[in-house]
Amino acid sequence: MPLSEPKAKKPLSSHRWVLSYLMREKAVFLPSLAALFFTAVLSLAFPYFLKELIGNPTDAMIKGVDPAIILEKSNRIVLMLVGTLAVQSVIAFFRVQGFIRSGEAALNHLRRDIFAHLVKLPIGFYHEQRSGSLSNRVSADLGIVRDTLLNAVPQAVRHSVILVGGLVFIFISSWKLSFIMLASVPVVVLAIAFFGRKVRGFSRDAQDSLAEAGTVIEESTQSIADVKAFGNETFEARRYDRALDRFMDVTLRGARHRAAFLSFIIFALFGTVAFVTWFGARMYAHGEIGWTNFAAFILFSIFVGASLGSFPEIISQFQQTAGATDRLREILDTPTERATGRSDIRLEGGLSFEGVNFRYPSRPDVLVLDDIRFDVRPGQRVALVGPSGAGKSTVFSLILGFHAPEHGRVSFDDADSSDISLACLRGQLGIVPQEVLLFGGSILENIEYGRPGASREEITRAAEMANAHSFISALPSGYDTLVGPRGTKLSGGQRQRIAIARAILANPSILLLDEATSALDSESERQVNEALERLMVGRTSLVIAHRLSTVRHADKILVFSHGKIVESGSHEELLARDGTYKLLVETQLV
Ligand SMILES: Nc1ncnc2c1ncn2[C@@H]1O[C@H](COP(=O)(O)OP(=O)(O)OP(=O)(O)O)[C@@H](O)[C@H]1O
Repeated sequence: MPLSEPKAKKPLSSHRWVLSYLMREKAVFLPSLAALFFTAVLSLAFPYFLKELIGNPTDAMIKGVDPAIILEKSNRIVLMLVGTLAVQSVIAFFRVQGFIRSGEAALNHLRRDIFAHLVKLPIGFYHEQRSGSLSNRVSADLGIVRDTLLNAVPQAVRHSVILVGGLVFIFISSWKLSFIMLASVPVVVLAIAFFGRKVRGFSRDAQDSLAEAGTVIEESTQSIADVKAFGNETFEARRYDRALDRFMDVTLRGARHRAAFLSFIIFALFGTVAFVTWFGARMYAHGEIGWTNFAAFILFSIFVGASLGSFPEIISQFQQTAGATDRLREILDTPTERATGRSDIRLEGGLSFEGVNFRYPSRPDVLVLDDIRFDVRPGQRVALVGPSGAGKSTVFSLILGFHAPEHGRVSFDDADSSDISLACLRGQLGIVPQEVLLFGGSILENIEYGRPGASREEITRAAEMANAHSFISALPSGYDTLVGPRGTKLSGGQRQRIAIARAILANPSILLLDEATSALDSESERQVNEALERLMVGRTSLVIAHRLSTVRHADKILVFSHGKIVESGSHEELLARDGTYKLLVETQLV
């Protein structure tokens, strides 16, 4: 399902949604928030004491007060100021840690939710994505949410408190000057609304193009052997360059708006301060305001101005977050695979396709499977043959419940596939794929993947049956050998035997085997075939076969062509029929 598809109603606004994650850590978050509130209020003490330090002596001297009294009062004020700063610093020490802890923990909840959801999404969702772009986009979006949680949220709270508190003080100092100053606020708010929307659009585009650049890295490093074999290093570097250029282009366009906005804000803010100060000086000259109040007004105005000045950044960060969370929520809103069906069904090994039609959602014009019908009895060995693109792997996908048929029925024994829960179904199906990709861990972990929690003895026994034990034991670290990224440190035949050991451990009722097309050396092939034979004993096996030897021993052969089964029967029956199968055998396509 494309990410851009319109989704159902959004129950929470972006920010309340992010807040809901923070609230999962409320035991740390709320005290930190309270501490932040308190320290922000305390920071208003700074201009307050400064005003006392500057204004009082001036007023006192004008009134002819004794300098010793002025000095003694100043000392007292400085002590209180330093005391307040000390309290503020101690609280800040705990508050900063609290915010980081609750922010990162909230982010981990979000990361976990996204990943848990991603792995439950249907295969079709992944077919719509370009490899790498999804993970890049998710991590870029999470990065923005992280900046917000760790920086923008505390900043917003802090500056809001200072803004409101500062405004109260400036109104107390001089309501007349305050009104003049506040006249500039609507202009700033309108500018924030106007530029903010633009910045949000650009930031989303910039995120997309950065993710695209990340995708190029991921794609080319994943297929680095091909990149090198084709001598395409420069080509890939250029592809990356182009993606970066696009990112730069969008970023610069966004930057122009942001820069224009900031210049405007700076001019508006400081212009207002200058004008108000000039007006205040006139009021002072006319005796309409005292020196202490004038000093208080200026100092609090600077504080208020600085806080107001940081709002555009904070708001633009919140707007970016809204863009990023929209996309994360699109992923979370994408429906997962079905969770329905019975989970107590024990597969006996019978399987049937009855008039199954299927098309991939991404290519609705192509009927990939056309009226497929076949029956497999428990314990039977069935070979699927046919030219590339005939639909054999798609049959496996339908058996595994990756997709549902458009028409017709897939059933196991007598139960409709859609009535069996996917976990129950897949738990009893085993697959040995054509290209075995291992995980980056140890050999032991890779075999254990077949049945998490299996004991070391069980794993060794499975490896023995898979003809893998002797080569594993010969490695310096044995079962603890790390297989390298995607298992690249092992040969193709060794990887296959690990996959077979995995399947033996899983002990499935039905085995789906996609035979490797690439030839192994004869010894390796003998070992793999022997292991496969052992694996297939006593279970239903469906094999996408590429070797005559495999096909010969099958109880039934299904010949696929253009999404249809054009012939079926045993090797001898099909050869006698003088049709597609015979042609395939003669042209060595099997
Ligand atoms: N995810 C997909 N989205 C759209 N079309 C697909 C997808 N996967 C496969 N197809 C198409 O479905 C058809 C059948 O593909 P399938 O992989 O089942 O063939 P196959 O017989 O297994 O071929 P091979 O032996 O080469 O693996 C092909 O035309 C293929 O292009």
